[in-house]
Amino acid sequence: MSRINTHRLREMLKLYFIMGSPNCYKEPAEVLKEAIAGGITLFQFREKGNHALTGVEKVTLAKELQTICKKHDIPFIVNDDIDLAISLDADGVHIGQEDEPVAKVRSRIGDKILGVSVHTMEEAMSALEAGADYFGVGPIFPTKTKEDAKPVQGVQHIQHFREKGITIPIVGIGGITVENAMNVKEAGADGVSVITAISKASDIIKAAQSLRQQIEY
Ligand SMILES: Cc1ncc(COP(=O)(O)OP(=O)(O)O)c(N)n1
Ligand SMILES: Cc1ncsc1CCOP(=O)(O)O
Ligand SMILES: [Mg+2]
Repeated sequence: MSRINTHRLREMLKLYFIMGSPNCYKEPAEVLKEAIAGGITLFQFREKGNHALTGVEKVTLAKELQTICKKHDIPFIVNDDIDLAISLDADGVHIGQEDEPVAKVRSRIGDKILGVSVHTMEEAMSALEAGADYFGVGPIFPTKTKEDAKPVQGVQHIQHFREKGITIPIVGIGGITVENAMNVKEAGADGVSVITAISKASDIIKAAQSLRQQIEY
């Protein structure tokens, strides 16, 4: 096995749906199935926040969602929990600056996809050197989903990374909706990652379809 092909990864990152049970008004499995029907290209299991599941319940939900992803050929990424990702043989993991060090995670997961949240050029350069495959940059817009989110960065932040010569795949995250997704792409992102805009939409299929359209054009 070798590290993922960058072109393929850019395609996967176009519409990156992130979700866990605290983000859903109905069964997470149903939310994921509808999001897939609407055209998401990648999924991250992020079981975090109020009333998040732990222990066996968390693992059971992860397995259920991974099975759905496999059936529809959607790569399955695990947020933060490297042990879970390894035990489920997930397609990859996403970590931030407060999680395990990037180089350590790279050595633990081998060639699986490794996403890292970065906020500064310094973090970006060090994550690149330690083996990141893509960057999550945000929050681009105000968000209520992550209580400990860093200050809003705006699309200029993505532009800044590109101007400084960062060519690694990038997704924007935080407060992204169908109305502003195009601005994120125009700033130089390969795709958008969203939680609420899909998980809490009254019509999940339509919400994913509309976001996908914004990214494709
Ligand atoms: C695609 C993507 N980008 C950024 C994040 C945020 O990661 P992190 O900073 O570690 O915060 P938590 O999600 O762990 O609360 C992400 N999860 N995905
Ligand atoms: C996990 C995360 N990291 C930065 S902002 C954010 C939350 C994104 O959620 P939403 O799409 O609902 O704003
Ligand atoms: Mg994290």
